[in-house]
Amino acid sequence: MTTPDSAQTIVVAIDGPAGSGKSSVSKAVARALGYGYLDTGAAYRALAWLVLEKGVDSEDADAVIAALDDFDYFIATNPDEYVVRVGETDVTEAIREPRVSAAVSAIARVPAVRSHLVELFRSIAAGVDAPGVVVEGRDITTVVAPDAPVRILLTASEEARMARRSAELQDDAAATAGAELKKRDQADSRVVDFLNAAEGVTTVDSTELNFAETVDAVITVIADTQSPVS
Ligand SMILES: Nc1ncnc2c1ncn2[C@@H]1O[C@H](COP(=O)(O)OP(=O)(O)O)[C@@H](O)[C@H]1O
Ligand SMILES: Nc1ccn([C@@H]2O[C@H](COP(=O)(O)OP(=O)(O)O)[C@@H](O)[C@H]2O)c(=O)n1
Repeated sequence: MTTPDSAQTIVVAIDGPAGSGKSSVSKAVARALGYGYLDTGAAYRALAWLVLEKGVDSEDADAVIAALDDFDYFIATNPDEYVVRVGETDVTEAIREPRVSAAVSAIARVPAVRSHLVELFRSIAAGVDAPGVVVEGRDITTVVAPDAPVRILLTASEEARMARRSAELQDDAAATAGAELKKRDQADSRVVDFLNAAEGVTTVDSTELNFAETVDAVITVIADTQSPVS
């Protein structure tokens, strides 16, 4: 068995609002470079799923913190094998349900939840056995991996983000998804700033780029960091 060598694993930190392309672009970048991929939003979603399963009120911070004791979380970091489990239950599909999306921001604003998950993300990323790992979310460039050699804010206009998300769905669901996305971004941005690039963070605005161009733009930022123009 190969021993993971975290000291040599390059962390690529990517933040951005919902629908900016974080998951799909990060996954494609990881695939192209042979890196691992860590979707941090999935953990917030999985905890929200567990809270709903337990019938706990997601607005009750103490009860949410108590649910952390039973939060046995697993996520695959291979970009070709995306799977999320809580205990023995495969929740890969369930965590995308609208009821989970509607509950997740309340969970994500509890400081004890955030500190618990930040530690979990650091330990998962450190265990990745690949030359690099792309970690995406809302506070990766600022809190989870502020010292990462590559830090990117992936943005797109609200119009473009809503159009992309809507394109994944049917008529009625598309309209609801747009409204849900806007509401969730508003709630989330009160907790962490993922709309403005922190110092040293490179912005990639994909509003005018297609998917392949966005992937290339991110790979270029990574390549420039590894061999900076002198
Ligand atoms: N530059 C782009 N141009 C067009 N569609 C894109 C682009 N980037 C991402 N997408 C699509 O937009 C949708 C939302 O992307 P996703 O990766 O789920 O965003 P996020 O993880 O930031 O919420 C997906 O269907 C994805 O394929
Ligand atoms: N690093 C992160 C990642 C996600 N989150 C929370 O988790 C939720 C789901 O994240 P996600 O990345 O799956 O959301 P999408 O942008 O893919 O819709 C967000 O709405 C935030 O409330 C967070 O607070 N910090």
